Amino acid sequence: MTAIAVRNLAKWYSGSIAAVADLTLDVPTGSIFGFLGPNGAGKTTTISMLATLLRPTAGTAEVAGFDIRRHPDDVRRSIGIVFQESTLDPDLSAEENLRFYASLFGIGGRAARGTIADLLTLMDLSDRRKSPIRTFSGGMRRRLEIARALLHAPKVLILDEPTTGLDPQTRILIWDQLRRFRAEYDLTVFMTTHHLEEAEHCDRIAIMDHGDLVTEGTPAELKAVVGDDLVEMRTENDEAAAASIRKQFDLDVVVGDPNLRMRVRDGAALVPQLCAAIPVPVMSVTVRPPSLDDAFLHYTGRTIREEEGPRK
Ligand SMILES: Nc1ncnc2c1ncn2[C@@H]1O[C@H](COP(=O)(O)OP(=O)(O)OP(=O)(O)O)[C@@H](O)[C@H]1O
Repeated sequence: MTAIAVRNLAKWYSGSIAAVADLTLDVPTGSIFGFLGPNGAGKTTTISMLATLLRPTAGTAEVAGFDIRRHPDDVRRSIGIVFQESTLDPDLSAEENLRFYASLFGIGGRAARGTIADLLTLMDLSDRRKSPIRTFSGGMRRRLEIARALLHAPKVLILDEPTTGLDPQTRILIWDQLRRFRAEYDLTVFMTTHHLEEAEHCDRIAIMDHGDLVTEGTPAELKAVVGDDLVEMRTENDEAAAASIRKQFDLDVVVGDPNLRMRVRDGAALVPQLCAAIPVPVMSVTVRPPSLDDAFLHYTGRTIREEEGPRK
């Protein structure tokens, strides 16, 4: 089953810049799907089109089985969305914010009270339900926004950078709850994130750059493309060690600060040979399998934290 099916989706701003060029993508039902890309890649534009807030220039998408062009109202009823900027009313309490939003969806009375109480408990906010939002921390606001997005039992939850600026404890809580919703309600979660360690927890990841999809797969599949382990060494004379490794092992060695670095197929097996072969004492060695950071760099030529470069 496919929760989001994107077909040749494009958005041109001011006639000349393709914020989204020709995007085709399938998001399986019940998955937690990470949508990654450097700044300006086109993620927010894509999300806005999927949420029917922005009209595509070309192509279309189906969300929860509804076409975003032909059935925008059905799409809106099927999705919950949390943007980067908070849209809670700071003067209302947590409960009042949720009640107001529930009324927009026509949920009132006992049903609303029950759902609101359940969501506040799930998001660990019950004891603050009467407090005005302006007294909430960033993490509490985000949790409340997620609770609000789930009020009408959507099939697809769209999150734009849900954990940016949050402490690790809150991030863990949010992730635990997302997994729980996914398991209990078969919810599909489509999220952008700049945290690659977080993207590791996604079932599948798509990386976008310059408006185009550059790759899609499980975290393990994406890392496997990078393939090689990273070996880092410190020796008493890195230049001499590097020269020796290049000569004896025909490896591409970078003499960096503070370490010697090289990519090799099976780092753990090679390290003893390297240590035995080089003519200078070795002070430390680490072997690291490829990370999502490496995969991101491989596909986009940039680290995820770098600012947007000039557009091609
Ligand atoms: N309203 C707009 N008018 C003109 N250009 C826009 C508009 N909104 C976005 N863009 C441009 O479209 C491109 C994609 O922007 P978008 O916000 O979708 O990227 P993003 O991947 O979400 O970036 P970030 O990670 O920084 O949020 C960028 O070059 C951006 O400058």
